[in-house]
Amino acid sequence: MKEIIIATKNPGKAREFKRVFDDEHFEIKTLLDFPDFPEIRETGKTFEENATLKAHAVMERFNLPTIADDSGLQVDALYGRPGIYSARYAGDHNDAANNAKLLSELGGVPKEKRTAHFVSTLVFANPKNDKDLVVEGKVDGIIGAFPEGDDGFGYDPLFYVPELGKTMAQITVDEKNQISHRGQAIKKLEKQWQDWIIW
Ligand SMILES: O=c1nc[nH]c2c1ncn2[C@H]1C[C@H](O)[C@@H](COP(=O)(O)OP(=O)(O)OP(=O)(O)O)O1
Ligand SMILES: [Mg+2]
Repeated sequence: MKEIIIATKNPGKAREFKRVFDDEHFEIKTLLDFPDFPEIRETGKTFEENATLKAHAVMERFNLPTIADDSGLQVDALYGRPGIYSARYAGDHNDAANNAKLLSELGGVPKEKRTAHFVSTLVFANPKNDKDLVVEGKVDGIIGAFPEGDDGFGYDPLFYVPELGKTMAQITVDEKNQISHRGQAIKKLEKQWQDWIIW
């Protein structure tokens, strides 16, 4: 079994990564398995910079192959905000407060102007490679007028996917991984890392 650490403290992300990678080939751990791991300050100006900070902090501590995800919501009517500040949009990291603030900022904006995108940048860092692998995924949607669905995390109940006729919180983890920003980035990573990894 090959061990990989996912550099996240977010249980929603952890669940999505584990669903893909936790099989006979890999043993997956996340920062939720190491509650004492110190806070990693996300001081970068881009998703890639923040994902790199997280991947390297964790890889250096455990000396194991590490994947970090930095992701967020870009709303066209808000000129791409909250973007890299999605987790801290309403102050501290609180999904309900973030969703409430998003609805309030979009108050009065009609459906056709509520277009938005989830984006994810993954950085894969391996102690045996001197360069990181960096991939991105993106999915388009529309911000709903009210939250719908109990699955998922973060902005999922407000992220309506027209092709599905559902929000990201009304589908299973497997269905979300098939279409989501993170799922797409993971597929790119899997394609590229075979040639890349020296385990
Ligand atoms: O699939 C998603 N479904 C719903 N919301 C999402 C998704 N993907 C990112 N988001 C939102 C949640 C959070 O407000 C921010 C990510 O912030 P980000 O710093 O990357 O993650 P985080 O702080 O929750 O966990 P960690 O840094 O430990 O990986 O964007
Ligand atoms: Mg974070």
